[in-house]
Formats: sequence, C-alpha cells, structure tokens
Amino acid sequence: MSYRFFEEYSEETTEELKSNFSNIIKGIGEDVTREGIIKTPERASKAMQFLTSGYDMDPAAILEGAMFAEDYNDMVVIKDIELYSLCEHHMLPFFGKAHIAYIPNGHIVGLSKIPRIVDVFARRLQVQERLTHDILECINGTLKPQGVAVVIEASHMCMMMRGVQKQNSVTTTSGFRGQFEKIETRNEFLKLISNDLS
Ligand SMILES: Nc1nc2c(ncn2[C@@H]2O[C@H](COP(=O)(O)OP(=O)(O)OP(=O)(O)O)[C@@H](O)[C@H]2O)c(=O)[nH]1
Ligand SMILES: [Zn+2]
Repeated sequence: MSYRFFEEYSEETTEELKSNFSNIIKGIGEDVTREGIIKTPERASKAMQFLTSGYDMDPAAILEGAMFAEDYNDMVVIKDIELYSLCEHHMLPFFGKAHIAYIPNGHIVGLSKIPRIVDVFARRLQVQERLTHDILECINGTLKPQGVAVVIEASHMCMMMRGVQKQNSVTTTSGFRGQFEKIETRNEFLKLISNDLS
C-alpha cells in the first residue's frame, strides 16, 4: 500500500457519517434543524474522517521513503512529539507526548517521518499500549536499527470528563527493543528525555 497525506474527504463516507451524526444529535434530544447545529453533522463527519485518517496510510512506506545510508551509530532522540488519538472504548480523545529514540544500523531516517508515523498510528481508534507498540514495531521492522525506544505520556479524556473523573493522572507506556533492552542504554535515553543533561 502506498501512503497519502490527508487531503480530501470521501463524498460517500461524508454522507454516511453525516446521517449517523444527525441521528446521534437527535438521540440526545437536540434539534438538528436549528441554525447553530444544522451543519454540525457534516462538520463532525469531516472531523471524524480527519481524526481516523491513519487507517488509509502505510507508516512503513513513510519511513522507507526517507531512509538514507549513513555511518552514524549513536542514539537519535526525538522527544516531546505531541499526539492526539481516540480511545477505542469511548471514542474520546487521549493526548500527550511521545518520546522516541533509535540507534541506526547503517541507515538513518528523515527526522520528520518519526512524528508522521506517530500521527498515522494515533489517527486510528487506539489504546495507549497498542499505539506504543505499533510505533515501536514499525521503526524496528522498517529501519532495522540496533535499538528502538518509545515512551508515551498521555491524559485520557474518558478518565477526566466522565467515568472516574481524575483530572491529573498521566499514563506512561514504554517499549524497548535491541540495544535499549540494556539498562545503561535505556537509562541514557530516559535521562535525555527528562531534560536532565547534567
Ligand atoms: N489499558 C487501557 N485502557 C484504556 C485506554 N483508554 C481507555 N481505557 C479504559 O478502558 C476501560 C473500559 O472499561 P469498561 O468498564 O468497559 O468501560 P466503562 O464502564 O466506561 O469504564 P469507566 O471508564 O471506568 O467508567 C476503562 O477502564 C478506561 O479507562 C487505554 O489506552 N489503555
Ligand atoms: Zn476511553
């Protein structure tokens, strides 16, 4: 599968989601014909298509399209990559930051492609654990680095606006492959992402 960046809304999907959002609005007792809401089914339909646009994209192809042979064998860390996803249980947002590192094995990758694949996997219905592993395995399988590490810190709206209603809890998930399974390499990465450069 090739990949495309999100550019256009499918007419068919827009119509289908529109009628479903219209039913949801009616279902909660709102008047779908009033001025402020009349276009809401279409807006919500387009917003949902954007937020789930990761299904149509191939993240491995994104990485493969920007791999460059380079004799660099040290750690590359990209931290504080902001991410927005939807939890698959409630379809409410969870959001936070991803911190990603890899140690090349003959190839580096265009830096922007790492946040791009975060977006691809985040723009699907997700759980934070699977999102973490999706990113990890994609980099590991495509770039075949000496090691890869992914840490995600996120807040879940389904735990904030409803349900248990905890406003300040942050969930951290992590995955380590290759060299990062060694404690000293892992600690160097964790130190770099913690802003502790002493
Ligand atoms: N492990 C994991 N759980 C998640 C994630 N996002 C949401 N959840 C949880 O999914 C669970 C679904 O549990 P259920 O008991 O079926 O749903 P619920 O009755 O709405 O649960 P409450 O949120 O506790 O009210 C909840 O505990 C959510 O907090 C995630 O990314 N990872
Ligand atoms: Zn949820």
